[in-house]
Amino acid sequence: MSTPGAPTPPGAAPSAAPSAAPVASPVAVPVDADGPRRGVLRRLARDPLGLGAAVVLLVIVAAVLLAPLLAPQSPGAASLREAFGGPSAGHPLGFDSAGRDILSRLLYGGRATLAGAALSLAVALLLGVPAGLVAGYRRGLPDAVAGRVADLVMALPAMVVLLASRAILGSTVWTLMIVLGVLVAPVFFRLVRGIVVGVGGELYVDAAKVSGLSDARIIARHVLIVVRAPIIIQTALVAGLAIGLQAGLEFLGIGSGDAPTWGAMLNEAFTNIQTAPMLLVWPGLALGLTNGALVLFAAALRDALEDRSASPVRRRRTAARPAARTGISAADAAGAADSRDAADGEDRADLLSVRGLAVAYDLAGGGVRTVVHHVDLDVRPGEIVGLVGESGSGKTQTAFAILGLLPEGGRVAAGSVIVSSVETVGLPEREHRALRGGRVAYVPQEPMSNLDPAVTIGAQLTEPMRHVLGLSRAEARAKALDLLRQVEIADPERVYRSHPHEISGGMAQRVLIAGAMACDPVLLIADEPTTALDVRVQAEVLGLLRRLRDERGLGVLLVTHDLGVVADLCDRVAVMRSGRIVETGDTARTLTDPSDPYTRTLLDAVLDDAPPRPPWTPRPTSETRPA
Ligand SMILES: Nc1ncnc2c1ncn2[C@@H]1O[C@H](COP(=O)(O)OP(=O)(O)OP(=O)(O)O)[C@@H](O)[C@H]1O
Repeated sequence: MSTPGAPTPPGAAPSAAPSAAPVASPVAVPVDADGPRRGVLRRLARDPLGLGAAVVLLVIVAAVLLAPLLAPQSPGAASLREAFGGPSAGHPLGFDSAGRDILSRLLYGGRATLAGAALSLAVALLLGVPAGLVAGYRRGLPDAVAGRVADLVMALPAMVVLLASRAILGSTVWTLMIVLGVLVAPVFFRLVRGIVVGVGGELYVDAAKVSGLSDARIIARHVLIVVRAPIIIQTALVAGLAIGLQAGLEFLGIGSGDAPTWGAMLNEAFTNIQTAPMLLVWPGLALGLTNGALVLFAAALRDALEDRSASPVRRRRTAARPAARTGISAADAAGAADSRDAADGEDRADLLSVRGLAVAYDLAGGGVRTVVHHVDLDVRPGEIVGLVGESGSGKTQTAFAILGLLPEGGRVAAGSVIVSSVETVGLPEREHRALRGGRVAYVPQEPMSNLDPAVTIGAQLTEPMRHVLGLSRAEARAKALDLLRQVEIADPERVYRSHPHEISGGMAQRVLIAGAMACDPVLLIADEPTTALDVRVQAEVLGLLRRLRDERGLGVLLVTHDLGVVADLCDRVAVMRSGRIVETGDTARTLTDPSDPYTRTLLDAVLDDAPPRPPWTPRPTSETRPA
């Protein structure tokens, strides 16, 4: 069910997904055992420009770091007798106007120049990146405040600020570099914020939220990985800028003037340009080489990283769909349950009981639009309940309201939703997230969109187990492999090591289901879990859901528009139309003798001569397949 502008529910970790295209062999893409990082390095090494730039940078950095060993003498040692002296064996670059050794000043000057640039970069990164992450991820007030501050800083005339800083804070080069870092920080802020806003709309981020991961974990695992490449590239470019600016300040005499920086050398050379024009060459060459190498290296790095991201990742940004399961400790859920009086004397299921649910949206121009009206729904342990209805009838909104994942602007306007004996309407988000992470799992329609393309299946499966269930790395790995086996993935080890683009859609859906089972939920909400799959795989996934229900006593709310799926799988069915449940009852009775004319219309719309769904048979696994 597609929900235009629907909430992109927070994400859960990958859930186990069914294997795709089962009959056809799954996409068996070999896994790069070296991992992505080595792939980037290998591509970088194959780029002659990038390799050359990296070597030049390494040589420059090594030379300035080893200045005490390489320099013929102290950078400040002056001998007027040697002023403007030419090259000699012991002083290959000659002497400056004060008789100081140029090579020594160049080597020591590089230290101050590069360290100053590094200081600016560090300040800019420390301010810009976290602010961009928080603003882009949280949006709202933090975004508005950080955006205004960034605009303000960018509007400041940098040179005036630097001059004022020098007058107020003193003339050390370090102070000026810190101020420069503050001035450059908005560059990183805007870059990171823009990317994070885009990533925030990805379903795998929603999925991670649904799985109960904290915002900090989601940022660390799913968001940072996307912004790191642009940050690296921007860092290289800004480093060149900072080196140039630092040299420029010294050249203009705004710096401290006491340290032998490349800019100060340029300044000194410029005053003697008539007497010894060669004095300009050495610091100019050092600056040019360093900046040129940085730019070329950044370009090569970008190409190498983009090459990597050009893998056949399928990112479908269709209607937002949550995917996930969430988990939290039973103790937390029980604690939340204690705080609420769930029962009201009525005969309500304690697994999922919805009464009088209304979902409303505040309209931009004022007014309210109610999209779900007075919905009553029950799911009991071991029961599969189908929620059917035409597109736009309110199925997804009902499911999202149960999960506590209504999109921005949406709210539960009335009613009660009891999940696993806990009243969730009005439940604080932290407790709701805990409940989702542990007792309730979610399986989405778009398996690929709900997996982070940059992270291996194994990492996506184990992340919530480690942080929600507190398992060790080894325990989480063992559990993930076991879950992959349970969802009938033939080669769990390979899938565990694979990235999402290396597995088929059906397999991805199995992975999502495995992830959903990770925290041993009691209620599974599946949103059109088979719609994106071919008929054969659909049958397998439905069979898998049935088996999990039988083995685990799961209660399942199955959102679908497919009456065939309902007939195949559901014990009971609720029919929705225009945001209301028009009929609820036993599946066989409802489909053979509907009481509401709308249900009859839906049934009439099913093609009588459609081919029957093929019977489901379990896919052989590594354990069941004959040797
Ligand atoms: N963010 C939103 N703001 C306002 N109205 C919304 C929003 N999301 C959904 N709706 C409205 O809520 C109603 C129910 O949508 P819902 O997505 O629940 O339908 P559905 O039955 O799941 O349909 P489908 O099967 O096509 O996904 C629709 O009229 C839709 O336009």
